Amino acid sequence: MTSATLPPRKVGVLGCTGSVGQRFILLLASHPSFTLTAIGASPRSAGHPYAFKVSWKQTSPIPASAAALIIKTCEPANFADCDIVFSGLDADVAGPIETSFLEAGLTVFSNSKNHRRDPITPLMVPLVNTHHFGILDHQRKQRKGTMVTNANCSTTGLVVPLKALIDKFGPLEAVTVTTLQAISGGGYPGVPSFDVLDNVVPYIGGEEEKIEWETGKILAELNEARDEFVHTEIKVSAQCNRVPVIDGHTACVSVKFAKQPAPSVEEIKQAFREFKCEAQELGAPSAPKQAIIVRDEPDRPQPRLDRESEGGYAVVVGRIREDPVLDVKFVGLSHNTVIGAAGSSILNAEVGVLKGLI
Ligand SMILES: NC(=O)C1=CN([C@@H]2O[C@H](COP(=O)(O)OP(=O)(O)OC[C@H]3O[C@@H](n4cnc5c(N)ncnc54)[C@H](OP(=O)(O)O)[C@@H]3O)[C@@H](O)[C@H]2O)C=CC1
Ligand SMILES: N[C@@H](CC(=O)OP(=O)(O)O)C(=O)O
Repeated sequence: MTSATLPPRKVGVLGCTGSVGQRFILLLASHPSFTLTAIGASPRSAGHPYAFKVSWKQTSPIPASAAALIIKTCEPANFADCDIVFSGLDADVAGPIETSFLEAGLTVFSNSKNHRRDPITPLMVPLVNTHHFGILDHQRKQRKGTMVTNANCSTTGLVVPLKALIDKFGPLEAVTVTTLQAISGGGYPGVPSFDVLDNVVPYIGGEEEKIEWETGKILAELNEARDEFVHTEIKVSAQCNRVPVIDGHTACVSVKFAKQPAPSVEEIKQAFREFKCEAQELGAPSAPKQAIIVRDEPDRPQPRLDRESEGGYAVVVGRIREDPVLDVKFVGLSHNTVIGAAGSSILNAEVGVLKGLI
């Protein structure tokens, strides 16, 4: 699918100095249609040029187009000229700040957990459920502005292969997932080096509950009146670990299909390879050509080798095999700050613009 012509939009980034914010700055610097006009962070950073205040941790340099931008406080008036405001705010402050932007009539695409459970706000993974934009007419009757959230980063890497399986083989009865999550997922400076080097930490606060709950909303149907998400009944059991990897979350997944007999390993590989989503069909510029990449080598995917696949916008799966307890198991790998965070928001926004909604 070739890229569609995406109409230009002015965009802003809240939380521009953070782990997710830095990824927004990088991705937007080379974006064909979105122009970054305003950036915001805490009052500690506001009033200074971006390059002066950010503790830049990306492997490519700070884009020249962002380096001299002056960081603003996160007040709606400072972002009034933005068609889209992307938020990578610390969850401790994101709730009221994002609400104030909504009340000012702005359009917010948020990475934070604060509004994900709001019943009229889409929880959107761009490779999975962009049809949830259908609730925006209803949302806009109740609010001045517009809010779309994206999912927890580990949930994102899980639901893409699950959606491919459900589309092809019907409902899933049970899913178990064990994650190995990169340290950039905890923001900067995140987990102290003394805790994470030479170690695995088997606890990430709130993460397991998020994976177990968010999956049902992302895979929900939008009802006929387009005013309610009917959550998918799916039993998910998650165990989450922090590992000494910089970027890229790994997920070891087992699934049981409702319909028996379960599909074969070869049928599952084919379903992953054939999986297509609306972002691709619309020609969104950031959509990966291949949403799910299947690796046949016995030791892939690996974070260092596979996280940049399709610029970080794809999910890489491997080790697909029968599971003697459930039906089938596999390993998935997704870039937590690209398809798991900033890239997800950008691709959601591209789809919204291409649908004429933003
Ligand atoms: N990292 C990841 O992989 C993922 C993160 N998320 C979510 O995205 C959000 C950002 O995460 P991450 O980038 O990791 O976090 P960081 O801690 O790295 O960055 C937080 C950002 O919030 C800003 N901030 C803090 N306090 C205030 C304030 N009082 N007013 C305005 N801005 C403030 C910081 O600015 P300053 O530098 O000035 O303090 C910084 O820009 C979080 O809600 C997180 O849960 C979601 C999916 C994946
Ligand atoms: N908790 C995730 C990142 C994150 O911030 O998730 P959420 O947006 O769901 O709070 C991680 O540590 O890797």
